[in-house]
Amino acid sequence: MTAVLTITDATLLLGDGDETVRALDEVSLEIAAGELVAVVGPSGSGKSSLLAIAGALTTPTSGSVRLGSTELTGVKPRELTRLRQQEIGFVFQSGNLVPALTSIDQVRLPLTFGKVADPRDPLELLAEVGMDHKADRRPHELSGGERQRVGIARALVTRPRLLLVDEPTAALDRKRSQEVVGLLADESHNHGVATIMVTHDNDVLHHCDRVLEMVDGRLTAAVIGSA
Ligand SMILES: Nc1ncnc2c1ncn2[C@@H]1O[C@H](COP(=O)(O)OP(=O)(O)OP(=O)(O)O)[C@@H](O)[C@H]1O
Repeated sequence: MTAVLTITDATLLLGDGDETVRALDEVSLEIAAGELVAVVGPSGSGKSSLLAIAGALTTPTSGSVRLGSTELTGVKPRELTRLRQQEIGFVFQSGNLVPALTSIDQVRLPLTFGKVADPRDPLELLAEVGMDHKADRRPHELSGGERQRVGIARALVTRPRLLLVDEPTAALDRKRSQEVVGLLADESHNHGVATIMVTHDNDVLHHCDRVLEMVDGRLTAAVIGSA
């Protein structure tokens, strides 16, 4: 079976001259459909850089990043934009919702950027994340956990193959954190989405199929609970 995401020997140098930082150092990673993989590690270890190359936001200095069988470094800008909009979903720390839009319109938003082959129904998706009863609310009327749920629905509406999640529980209490990461696990498993979640929250790692640790730009397997 082809992995959804295959990163091979990716090195990312940032800055210039004497100030060059090796944000990623020969990182290799394969993620299959339906897998939720957590990436933990200290601040500055390269976790955001990993999400950036996985999401085609940055090209590694060397090495390869493949989405399915497509090598991202060889893709033209227009196709790259389509891949980012339709085949990759992003979920950010605080939901990153548009202040003026209702929950249902947040979820519809990615469908307005271009033709999507097989979108999910926005209202059904809101129901699946437990937010259909607040479809007409704006972000300031929602709790942190509710905003995250809407943000997750928005990221999934195009049926992405790959979901990239950055610190989804940073603003949430313990109970809401469990619910949100449990939801990410269900969505990954039930809809065959390959998900990478960066987190500092050890309490949510039991929801994940694998836990990897990033240290000084290098990625290694971590033992759940000891990360
Ligand atoms: N634009 C840049 N120019 C130079 N160095 C950078 C740049 N962006 C990040 N870095 C450096 O690259 C390294 C990796 O940063 P990155 O943001 O990927 O780490 P992180 O693990 O996500 O950190 P955090 O947990 O604090 O978000 C750090 O040493 C950082 O200072």
